[in-house]
Amino acid sequence: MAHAWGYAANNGPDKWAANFPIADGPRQSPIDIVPGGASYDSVLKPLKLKYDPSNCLEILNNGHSFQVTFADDSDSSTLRDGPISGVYRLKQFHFHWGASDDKGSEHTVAGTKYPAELHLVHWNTKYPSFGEAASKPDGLAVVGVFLKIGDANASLQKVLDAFDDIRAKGKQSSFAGFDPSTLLPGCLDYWTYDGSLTTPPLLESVTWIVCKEPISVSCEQMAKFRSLLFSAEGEPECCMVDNYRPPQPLKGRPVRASFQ
Ligand SMILES: NS(=O)(=O)c1c(F)c(F)c(S(=O)(=O)CCO)c(N[C@H](c2ccccc2)[C@@H](O)c2ccccc2)c1F
Ligand SMILES: [Zn+2]
Repeated sequence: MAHAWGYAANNGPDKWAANFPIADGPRQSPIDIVPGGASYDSVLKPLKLKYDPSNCLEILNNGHSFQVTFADDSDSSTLRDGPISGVYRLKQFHFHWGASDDKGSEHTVAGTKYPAELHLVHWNTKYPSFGEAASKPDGLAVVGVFLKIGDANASLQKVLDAFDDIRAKGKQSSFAGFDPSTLLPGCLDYWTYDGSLTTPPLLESVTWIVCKEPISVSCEQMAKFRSLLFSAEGEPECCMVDNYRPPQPLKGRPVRASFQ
């Protein structure tokens, strides 16, 4: 039985292709975004994000990241417009971060790494379920937001305050009434390109929408991210850090900008 994938030397991103050959596919994520190489496209609409805090269900340490899961049985928390057509429902959000403030994001901007990156995962309601959508080329849309060291982020702090209940892999706790739009930057200018999930199964089903403007996070808050564990209770403790895949080859894909 092949050992599960992870981010360590023996099961990390360089090893994923063995069990997930799509890792070397034509539309893999993340990528290095080169602003000069992106083309402004006036066809791109502003993002239309509408989130209902009552859809927020729970927070979970899944052993790779932590995720906040949303009820997606109605169109009350959705993404519309932007580069997509139709209605995509919010399923969950999660983060990627580093062991130190000089790394942690998955996307990079002209080679610059941010200390963390937020991903809001949405699925196309033209398909009957998230699972169905996840295998379709237009099935998922993930909004990415960079975190940059600065003032403490009061909205993010509400998420971090739940960490004591989910320190180990497999721990979850209820997490109600959180509005993810409070984690979005003031300006919603974005880059967009066709890509994939950045973790196995690495499905090439994601329209990536990466916001140009970062949100702030304090270095104390970054330390809180690093207090989570990859390991389960009773296992040797392994800090959850560096849970990011490095940029992948663009392979000729266009990157469009919603702004000039
Ligand atoms: N960067 S990314 O957006 O590609 C990404 C991640 F990097 C990521 F770490 C996760 S994760 O769920 O936190 C752990 C791996 O599944 C997911 N979670 C996915 C998911 C699971 C359940 C519900 C929504 C999203 C991912 O696990 C997944 C997506 C599609 C099909 C199977 C699994 C994810 F989508
Ligand atoms: Zn992610």
